[in-house]
Amino acid sequence: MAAFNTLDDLADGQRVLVRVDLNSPVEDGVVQDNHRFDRYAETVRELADRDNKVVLMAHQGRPGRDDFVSLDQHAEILEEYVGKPINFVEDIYGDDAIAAIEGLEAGEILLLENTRMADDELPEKAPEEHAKSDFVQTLSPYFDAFVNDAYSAAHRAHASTVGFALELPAYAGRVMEAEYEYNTGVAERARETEGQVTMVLGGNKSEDVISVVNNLGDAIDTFLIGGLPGELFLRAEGHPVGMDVGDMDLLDGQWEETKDTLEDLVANRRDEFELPTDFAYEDDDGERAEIALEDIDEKDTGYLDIGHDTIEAYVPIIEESEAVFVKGAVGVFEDERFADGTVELIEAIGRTDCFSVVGGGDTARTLSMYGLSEDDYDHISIAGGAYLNALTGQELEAAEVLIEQAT
Ligand SMILES: Nc1ncnc2c1ncn2[C@@H]1O[C@H](COP(=O)(O)OP(=O)(O)OP(=O)(O)O)[C@@H](O)[C@H]1O
Ligand SMILES: O=C(O)[C@H](O)COP(=O)(O)O
Repeated sequence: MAAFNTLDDLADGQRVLVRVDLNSPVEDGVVQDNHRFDRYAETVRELADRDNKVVLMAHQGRPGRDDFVSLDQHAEILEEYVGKPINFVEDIYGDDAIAAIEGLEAGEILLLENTRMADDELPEKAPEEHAKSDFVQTLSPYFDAFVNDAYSAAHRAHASTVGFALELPAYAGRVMEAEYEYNTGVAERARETEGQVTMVLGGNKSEDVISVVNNLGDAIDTFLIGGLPGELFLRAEGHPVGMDVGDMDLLDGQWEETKDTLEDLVANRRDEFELPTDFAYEDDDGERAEIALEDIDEKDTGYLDIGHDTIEAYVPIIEESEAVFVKGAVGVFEDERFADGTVELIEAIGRTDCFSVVGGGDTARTLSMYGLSEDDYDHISIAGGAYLNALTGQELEAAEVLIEQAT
């Protein structure tokens, strides 16, 4: 257990500034509901029920990107999950924000505007530097405590993630507490487990997969590889897959960056990896079709999921495991036609009584999208980059600040 102060240590009836992470996919300007909202709703509801004046900070996207939008839609979605009104102010630490903060009654909740719209937020700086910023200095006097619940942004040393913890008594929220404990514990748990330890690795970045394989190689017996890295590993072994076709721009760039490492891995550690033996693609009628690796002479279409032969080979390995960890989806699960691989592997994990942690960017969405029960897993992570950092033993600066402040 990390040496944080938690919500159990926080007195009721205070003015509390809370950092959450509501960063979400945005499609055509519309913020997509996802697991982060229902997770944070629990912390927010608890704080409001305990008669605190609750002020939330969160970010969305990055300047210059299409997903860099206001948090007004987030307030509406979060309100549904919390079951209490969420006031929203289109300001972060100016006069409007201060007036809204001062107007709050006990038990009321206010969401401030996207923190990344403040110039002070984004520069990666030491916590001491962020603590001196106008953002932190202006807002801190209006609060009695700072709660950081934004585990999934804890690998970012931004003003709202590290600065306030130095100016106010700092506490970890419920999400931070659980995510830190489970995700940081994966490597240790894997090393301690006596039986088979398996890790499903997918997603769209081979660099991430290489980083996990290199850091956890001693702890994991078998890596079940899918997603785009699956194709790239096979390309490293000389198969005619793992390249872009048509106007695709997903694989060749990654190949150039990682081919030496991938070739080295398949040459020296091949017995640790299970690689796809077939793939799913979209046929001329828009249906899911599958092709065996051995039947591919030349790649002429995008492969969007592992095929059923691969699923049938991977599932028994999961079933005989004592611990299974997931990082990333093995196919484009957002499209129902290409969700079989991701859903069937995650379902298999849920059926066994192995210890399990499922995470990686959007992977948590698979559960709600396809009706899987969270109760069948030890932990579902809602973090992407922070989960990767935890798996690969890199520091999460915002979590470290909370621990330092508590000691
Ligand atoms: N064969 C594939 N082709 C294209 N995209 C794929 C393929 N397989 C998986 N993906 C995509 O990879 C994306 C990232 O998956 P996921 O978020 O689970 O992994 P991740 O490695 O944790 O990534 P993130 O950086 O988002 O945290 C998903 O949106 C999924 O659609
Ligand atoms: O969604 C995330 O993974 C976090 O909110 C971090 O977002 P960032 O990668 O834009 O910093």
